[in-house]
Order: sequence, then structure tokens, then C-alpha cells
Amino acid sequence: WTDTRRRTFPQNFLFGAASSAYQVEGAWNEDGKGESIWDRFSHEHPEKIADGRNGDVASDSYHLWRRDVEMLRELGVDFYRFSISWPRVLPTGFPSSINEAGFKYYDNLIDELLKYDIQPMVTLYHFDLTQELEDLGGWTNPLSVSWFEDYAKIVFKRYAEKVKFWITINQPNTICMEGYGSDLMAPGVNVKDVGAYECVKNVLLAHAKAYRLYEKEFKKEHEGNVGIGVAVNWFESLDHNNTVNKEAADRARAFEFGIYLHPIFSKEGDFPPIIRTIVDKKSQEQGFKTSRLPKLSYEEIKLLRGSADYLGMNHYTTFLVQHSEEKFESPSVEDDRNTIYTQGPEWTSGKSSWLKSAPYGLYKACVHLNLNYDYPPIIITEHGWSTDKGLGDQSRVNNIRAYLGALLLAMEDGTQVKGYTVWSLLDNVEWTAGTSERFGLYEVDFESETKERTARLSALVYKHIIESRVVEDGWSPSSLKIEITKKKDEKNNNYKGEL
Ligand SMILES: CCCCCCCCCCCCC/C=C/[C@@H](O)[C@@H](N)CO[C@@H]1O[C@H](CO)[C@@H](O)[C@H](O)[C@H]1O
Repeated sequence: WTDTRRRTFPQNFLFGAASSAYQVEGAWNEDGKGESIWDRFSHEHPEKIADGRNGDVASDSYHLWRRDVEMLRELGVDFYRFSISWPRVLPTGFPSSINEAGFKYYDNLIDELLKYDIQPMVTLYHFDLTQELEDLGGWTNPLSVSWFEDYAKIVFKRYAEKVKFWITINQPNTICMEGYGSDLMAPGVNVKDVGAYECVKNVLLAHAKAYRLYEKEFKKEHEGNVGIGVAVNWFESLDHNNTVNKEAADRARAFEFGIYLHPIFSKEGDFPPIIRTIVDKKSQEQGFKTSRLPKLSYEEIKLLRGSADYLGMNHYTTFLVQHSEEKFESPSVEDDRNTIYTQGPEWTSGKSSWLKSAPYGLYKACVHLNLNYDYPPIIITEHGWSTDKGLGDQSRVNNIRAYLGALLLAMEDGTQVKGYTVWSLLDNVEWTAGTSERFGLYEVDFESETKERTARLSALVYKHIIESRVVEDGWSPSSLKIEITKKKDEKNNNYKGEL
């Protein structure tokens, strides 16, 4: 960390910015869009949304997509990561009803991006299941695997020619542990004992089926890359001489991300042995006839193993882990994991309660992935920082610079990082935090009718990093005025998405 040599991002390294449908689009019931679980959750529980601002209007990107693309051009990014709202294109979730008007929105957005040589990186699922599928059990229903595959097929068919980067599913841990294993996120059904693990199995298989479908029907002709987005924050023992806490940190890493990565990226496949042992043993003691962690068959293990062209790594922060002496509700995933998390009191805090800056954690997480999964190709599909509103976001600048510095070190030591994505292009609805936590390079004036977007300091700094391909701590812009500087003579639609 004291080695401050100037390091450079390679020419083929890709820089991008991200958003997701529910968080930015708004137009929650326009042009035939179906109801999503976030529409239902936020309407039935307005008290759960910190400042009352939900995704009904959000950043209004459904109407302001041209301005969004203009912002991406101002930044000079190589790609834009956004998600397709399943309920906007298939209002019930099933392929029996296709909403052409919904697809038209994505046609326009993708064409506008390509016109300016910005690659679309499409997430197929970012937390917004249709309510109709949720009423059938959502991701706890094994049929969700084929529901997702059917949806993926329609979207692949429509966009395979134009989209070279795909993320099947964003953050299975949030979907399953927070959406089904608690009531923190939609649908908030709180089935901590069995349902959360059923969800894990179904979400993983849905991902793998979509991956294999692309591999079989689209890969040869279109040469795109399909990955999965996993939250890989760093978890390490609070104290390194304490075996009990070191074992707790092993459990934390396995439960937080190993459970999703091991089946896809390890040589042997299947769930991590440490989780299998814990949940099987506890389930037996608790009187379950079979383990609460479902089995993966031989065929399922094979389907999953190797089912990603790259790992989409969402990394924000680090947690310090202790073994828990306190009793959790049992049976539950928390009880199975049995850990307590804290964070360094000296680490700088973001606006979100869970977000503190510890860039060394990104380096360590990369080393961990390299050792456990043999240097997988990685795209950082999310990293970001929350603030209050305001344009002078020096803390975001410091955070992005520090984490990019750590990333350069990890790359120098062999980590195969192909790209980096800031979360987020613009302020948006931060789920139950509403708009009280701002993650945008661009500020959105949520009070205005026009949802005015204005570049923050971080937007100018990120633009400079992309242009110079180095992280210069001393650089600052002469004003907050941002302009499009990267001129393209002609559009380049021949990009094949080489990793
Ligand atoms: C004083 C000690 C405090 C310790 C607190 C421990 C409590 C642990 C609770 C864990 C809470 C979750 C932590 C991490 C969450 C992130 O990985 C997750 N929010 C990332 O999700 C993506 O992030 C974006 C920003 O939050 C979000 O907008 C996007 O949609 C997500 O894909």
C-alpha cells in the first residue's frame, strides 16, 4: 500500500457505468408494463421506503433515456450496464404476452448507445420479478428456472446481434437472503429456514440454463459473453490469531458468496463443502427429514460448472467477522452462518449504514478468487459510494480513486480484470433507502418535474481517469462543466465483445 508507482489501465480495459430498471426507469404502469414485486412491496409498505420515494417515477429514465446516453458520452465510457425489466416486456412473466411498447424502449436505448459506440451490457434480472410469478412462489418455485429460461430466450433472440455483454442475474444473495430469507427487500416473504436455500438453487439453475441456451443457440454467431453478477464484498477475521473467528470468516465468505461461486467457478462444482456440512448437520438436529440445503443432482452440477464466461463482481466494502455467541432465530440461514459483522471504526463512512471504505478488501477479495477459482476473468460490474445530495462529492472521488488503485495492484499481481463499472451513472431509487442515499456520478433533482441531471465532481474525475487511464490523486477539474469530447467518426457495430 505504500508502493505508489504510477500504474496504467491497459488499452483494452473497459470502463462503464451502471443502473437498473426499477431504480431509474419509473413509468411503473405505463404502456402495458406489468406489476413487479417492487411495485407491490413499495405500494403496500410505503413505511419501508426511507423518504417515501419509490420506483413509480424514479429518475424517469423511461422518458429521459436520450439524456442518459448523452451523459454516458460526456463521461466517455466504453459501456453502459442497465437491466431489462421483465414485467415491462413480459407483463405477466410468461411469454404468452409480449409487450411491444416495453421492448421499444430498450430498442431505442440500445440503438442510441450503439450509435455512439457505447456497448450495452444487459442484466436480464435485477430484483424486479413480475408479481404474477411471485404469486406462484417466485424464486422458491422450481418452475422459476424455466420461466427465466423462456424470458431469456426472447431477449437473447431480440438483442443477440447488438448486445455482446450479458449478466443473467444480479446478486443472488440479495434476491434469496434479503428477498426471501428476510423482509428487507421485495417480496419480503421471510422464509429463513428452507425457502432461502430453495431460492439459491433455483436462481443458480436459472442462470445456468440461460447460459447454456446462449452457448447453444447464439454464441457461435454472435460471440457475446454471458456472466452472473455476484456481490463479492470482502469478509475477514476481526483478529488473525483467533481460530474461532478465522473459522467464522471462512463461514461468512462461503455463505455470502461461495455458495453462488463454487457451483459455477470451482473445478469440482456443487455447493461449498463447508456449507453442506453445517446445514446437513443442523437440519438433522432440528428434526428435518432432509437437509434444508437442497441437493444438486449430477446433471445439475454439470450444468452449473463452467456456466459463465466471466464473473461479474459487485464489490463495495469489507466486513470484519466474529463468531457469534448470541443465538439467532433457528432454523435460519443466520443461525447456520453464526457470525457477527463489524467494520473498522477508522474507515471513512458512506451515506449507507453498511458502506465503509477499505480498498485493501478489493485486493484481498481478488486474491481469494484467484486462489479458489483459478484466476477467473472478472468484470467489476458494480462499485460505488453513497453520499448526500450535492455536487462536490469529494468522498466519492477519494473512494473511486482508492479502489481503482487497489484494482491496479490486483491486476499487476495476476487478477484477470477486464473492466470496471461505477454504480451508478445517476442518482436513483436505492431500494428501501429511497433517494436518501445518492450513488450517482450525476445528481438527479428528484423534486423537479424534469428530473434534471447535473454532473458531480466525480463525473469529471472519472472522465479524466478514462481518458488518461491512470489514477492521479492530484488532478482536479477547473470547473464542473462537462462536455462530450470523444468524437466518433462512424459507429462501430462490429465489436464482438472480446474479453
Ligand atoms: C458498525 C458496523 C456495521 C456493520 C453492519 C453489518 C450489517 C451487515 C448487513 C449487511 C448489509 C448488506 C451489505 C452490502 C450490501 C451491498 O453489497 C449491496 N447493497 C450491493 O447491492 C448493489 O448495490 C447498489 C448500492 O447499494 C444497489 O443499488 C444495486 O441495485 C445492488 O445491485
